[in-house]
Amino acid sequence: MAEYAIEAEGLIRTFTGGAGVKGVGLHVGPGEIHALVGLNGAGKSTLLRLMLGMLAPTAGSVRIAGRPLAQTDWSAVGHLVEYPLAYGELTCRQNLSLSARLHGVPAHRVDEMVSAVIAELRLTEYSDRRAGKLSLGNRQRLGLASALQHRPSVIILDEPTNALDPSGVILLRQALLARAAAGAAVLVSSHHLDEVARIANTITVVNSGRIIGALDPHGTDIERSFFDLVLADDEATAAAAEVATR
Ligand SMILES: Nc1ncnc2c1ncn2[C@@H]1O[C@H](COP(=O)(O)OP(=O)(O)OP(=O)(O)O)[C@@H](O)[C@H]1O
Repeated sequence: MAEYAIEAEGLIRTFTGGAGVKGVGLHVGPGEIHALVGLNGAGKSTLLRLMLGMLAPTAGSVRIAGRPLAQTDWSAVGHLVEYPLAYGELTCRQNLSLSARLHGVPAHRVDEMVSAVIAELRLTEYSDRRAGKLSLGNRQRLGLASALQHRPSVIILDEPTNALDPSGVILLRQALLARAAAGAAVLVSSHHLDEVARIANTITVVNSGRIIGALDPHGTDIERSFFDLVLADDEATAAAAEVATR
C-alpha cells in the first residue's frame, strides 16, 4: 500500500496573464484531513482540478493511491469540484442511485447506501424532489452525498461548505471526520479558517499559485497567522520584482 493516498510533485499550470499553479508538491496520507486555504484567486481550485485530472498540467505529476492518474481506480475516489453535478429532472434519490452505480457500487447495495447518505446529510424531506427544484444549499448537500456515499478512500472537495447552512456545515464536518477515522484521505479547500481548524490535521496556505507555508490547527489566532504569511509572501514577491526591474 502506498504511503500517501494523494501525491502531487512539481505541479505547474499557468494561464494567459500568468496566474495558476506554479510548482506545487503535496502529500496526503490515509486518515488525514488536509486543508488548502488561500485568498480568492490563489490557485486552490486549479490545484484540485489538476489533482483530479480535470486539467492537464504543464509539468509535474499526480498519484492517487500510489497510481498515476491514467491508472487511478476512480470508484475509490469521491470529489466535488466546481458545481454539484446532478440531473435536474431526476430526484435526489435517483441521482444518488445513478452516481452509486457509476462509482461501481453493486446493484444490490445501492438502495441501502443511498438511504444511508440521505439520512446522514438530512436530505430525507427532499429525497423525492427533482434536483432542479432544490435550493442552492440542498443541491450542495446532494453533491456532497454523491461524493461521499460510496465510502471512497480518497476525497477531494473544493469549498464544500459553499451555500451550506450551519447545520449542513456540522453534518459535513461529522461526515468527513468519520470517513477520515475510517482511513480515507481528505483534501479540501476552504475559506473558513475556523472550520478547517476544527477538522484538519494539516492546513496548507496557497498564495499566487505556490505553497507558502502551513498553519497550526491548534494555533491561537489562526486568522492572524494566515494574513501574516500572505502579507510576508506578497511583500517578498513585490521586493523581488522591484530588484528584477532595476
Ligand atoms: N481556465 C482559466 N483560464 C484563465 N485563467 C484561469 C482559469 N482558471 C483559473 N484561472 C485563474 O487562475 C487563478 C487561480 O484561480 P483558482 O480558481 O484556482 O483560485 P482559487 O484559489 O480557487 O480562488 P477562489 O477562492 O476565488 O475560488 C485566478 O487568477 C484565475 O482567474
